[in-house]
Amino acid sequence: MREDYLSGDEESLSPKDQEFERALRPLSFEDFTGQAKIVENLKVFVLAAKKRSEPLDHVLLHGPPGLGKTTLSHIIANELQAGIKITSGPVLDKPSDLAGLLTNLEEGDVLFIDEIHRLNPIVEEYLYSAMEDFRIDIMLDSGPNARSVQITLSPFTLIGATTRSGLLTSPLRARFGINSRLEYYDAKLLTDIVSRSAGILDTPIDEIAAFEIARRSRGTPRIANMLLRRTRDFAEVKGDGTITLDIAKMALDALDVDEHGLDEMDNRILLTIIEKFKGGPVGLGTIATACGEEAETIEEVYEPFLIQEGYMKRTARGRMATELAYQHLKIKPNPGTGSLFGD
Ligand SMILES: Nc1ncnc2c1ncn2[C@@H]1O[C@H](COP(=O)(O)OP(=O)(O)OP(=O)(O)O)[C@@H](O)[C@H]1O
Ligand SMILES: [Mg+2]
Repeated sequence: MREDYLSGDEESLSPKDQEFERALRPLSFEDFTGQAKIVENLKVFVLAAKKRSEPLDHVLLHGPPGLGKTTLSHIIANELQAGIKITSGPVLDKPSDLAGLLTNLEEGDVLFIDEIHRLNPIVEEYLYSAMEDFRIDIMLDSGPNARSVQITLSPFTLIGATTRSGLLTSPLRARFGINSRLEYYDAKLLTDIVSRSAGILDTPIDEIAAFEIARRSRGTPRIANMLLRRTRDFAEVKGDGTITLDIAKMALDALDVDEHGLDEMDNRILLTIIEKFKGGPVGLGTIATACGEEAETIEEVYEPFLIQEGYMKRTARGRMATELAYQHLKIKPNPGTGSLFGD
């Protein structure tokens, strides 16, 4: 069975998981672990904006799911002592939806648009003048009576979040003064996050167990927190409530998270490329069909981590499994396959 939370996008979380996420969400820069460079810069920009009593420049946050884009957006609003209105690309269906939100913003407020790559192009057009000049032109009536009225908006900060910055149009991208790419977290940072979360949950955990969960969390705080929660269940049922290394290992194995932190779908993707397509190169769509997963999800969730960890690479002709993938799956490369690992 595939554990959905491992694919880790927010929409696929159950209400209970969402509640849990909110409880563990850091509320200030101080509590936010990692992404040091981004945080340092944001602190400066926030402080400067406050000093000048100006709204913060528009911020674009991008990177794979679960790395802290929504969290950081809330922190920025908190640190600005500003209000925040939250929406998402697919929800803003018509220009009037956007106009309604924009005209309700107070000076200095943050408008957070999640999944900003999924904005309707017509709505996006309206956003341009709102971002640039804090005004929008709205068409009233249609046909011969059509006329446009200009509405002046309170200066605000737009924070856009996306897992797919490549899909953003260049005019939109150009309107963000601050553009930050969140990176996967290393095991040390994730250990701190797991320990902090365990503290909030009042669950005793051995340092070495926190590290074990951390290093098997695909570099992702959301996954680390979810694995912690499941591990806590094992500690309560199979142990005395303390998460020890043995308990952590037992839980992670039961959840099909392997020694290197790859989950079942990660392994299925690699195995498919190797067994069905001789190690590649093979197109994304073909891999997706063979694995029974959406191409978009593979590209957005699985592939970035597999590439970063060196299990897979992208070439002009498609995806290829690397030597590391063969080692990992304990499969011997077949010498008959010409361009193996070569480029
Ligand atoms: N740097 C961090 N320190 C501590 N906890 C973090 C950090 N980043 C993320 N988290 C935790 O991980 C969870 C997921 O983070 P968040 O919702 O901000 O991710 P996201 O990038 O917005 O994901 P998505 O792309 O799916 O919307 C949050 O509950 C938060 O508690
Ligand atoms: Mg989010």
